[in-house]
Amino acid sequence: MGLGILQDGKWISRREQEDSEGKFIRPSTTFRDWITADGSSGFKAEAGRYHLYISWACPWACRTAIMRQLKGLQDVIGLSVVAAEIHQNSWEFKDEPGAIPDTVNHTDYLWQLYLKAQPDYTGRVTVPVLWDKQKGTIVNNESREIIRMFDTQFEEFAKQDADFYPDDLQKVVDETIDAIYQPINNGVYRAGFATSQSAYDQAVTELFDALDDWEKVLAKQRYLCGNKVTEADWCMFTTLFRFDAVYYVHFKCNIRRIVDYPHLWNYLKELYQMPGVKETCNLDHIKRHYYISHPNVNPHQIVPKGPIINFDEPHNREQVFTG
Ligand SMILES: N[C@@H](CCC(=O)N[C@@H](CS)C(=O)NCC(=O)O)C(=O)O
Repeated sequence: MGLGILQDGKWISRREQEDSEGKFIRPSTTFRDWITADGSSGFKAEAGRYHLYISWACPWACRTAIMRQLKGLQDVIGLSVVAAEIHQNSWEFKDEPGAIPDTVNHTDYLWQLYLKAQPDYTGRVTVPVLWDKQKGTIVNNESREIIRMFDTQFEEFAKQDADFYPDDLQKVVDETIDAIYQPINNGVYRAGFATSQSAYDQAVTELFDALDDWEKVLAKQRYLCGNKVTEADWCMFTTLFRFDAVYYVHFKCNIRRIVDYPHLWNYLKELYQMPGVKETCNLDHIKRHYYISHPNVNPHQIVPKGPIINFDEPHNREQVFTG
């Protein structure tokens, strides 16, 4: 298993991640500070102060990369991208297409960055990581909170005038992000990392019940929360984008593909085709990461050739939902 953990500041290259019933457990993240526009939190939104570490493979990290693009924050928040594959040292900085080295802390492995922030750190070493160059520490490593900060606290610097947390929808955006997390975003992992039939059955049933429900919603409205694209759509997008290429096969989420759902598929293409989004969609990193990095799921680490999916195929969401 390529997934390790830091224990009292020491890297251990293997860890258990399921409970006694074979259910996958995702522990909560530990660095939870907030950047604010006025600096009242101790972390002021400033140009050039923060650096984002991501993986193109990771659906959580890609949410933050998408928000950085959509808000036009590329010149304000720097970016490093780990290599696609996880081996003994987990996330690694390496010279390969799509990767960007750690130009700020010059580390080779992401766990070294966690130790710079906290030398006795115990816990998982995950992407995304938002780093503060001024204080030399991790501000936050929870994707949902990082996208909220990019969306709402960097107005002074954002080159794009877009708001994905509009005043009139804030409650429903938060509820929707909550609603899709366990059955869908984490649901694919609960299915794929289950080590008992019953844990898998439960996860996959909840996943497809939820997808079926959202298919019905998207038949009636353009986006998850109504007629505006919100943070909730970007939280959904990164899971849907990986679904047919990875989760359907590797994680055995194979009741239906996304392309079999007329509305979810049409919706997925619309989001993918929005300016700036496809720059964050790297199927080579995604496929190599999943199929190679979980040898307990795919022991021979063979990466499938397909499927062939044309995310650029026209959608017609604007004709279905006029006004
Ligand atoms: N709650 C976190 C989850 C992040 C997460 O689990 N990232 C995965 C990649 S998809 C990771 O880095 N895993 C490495 C590990 O678990 O050791 C978030 O949404 O930011």
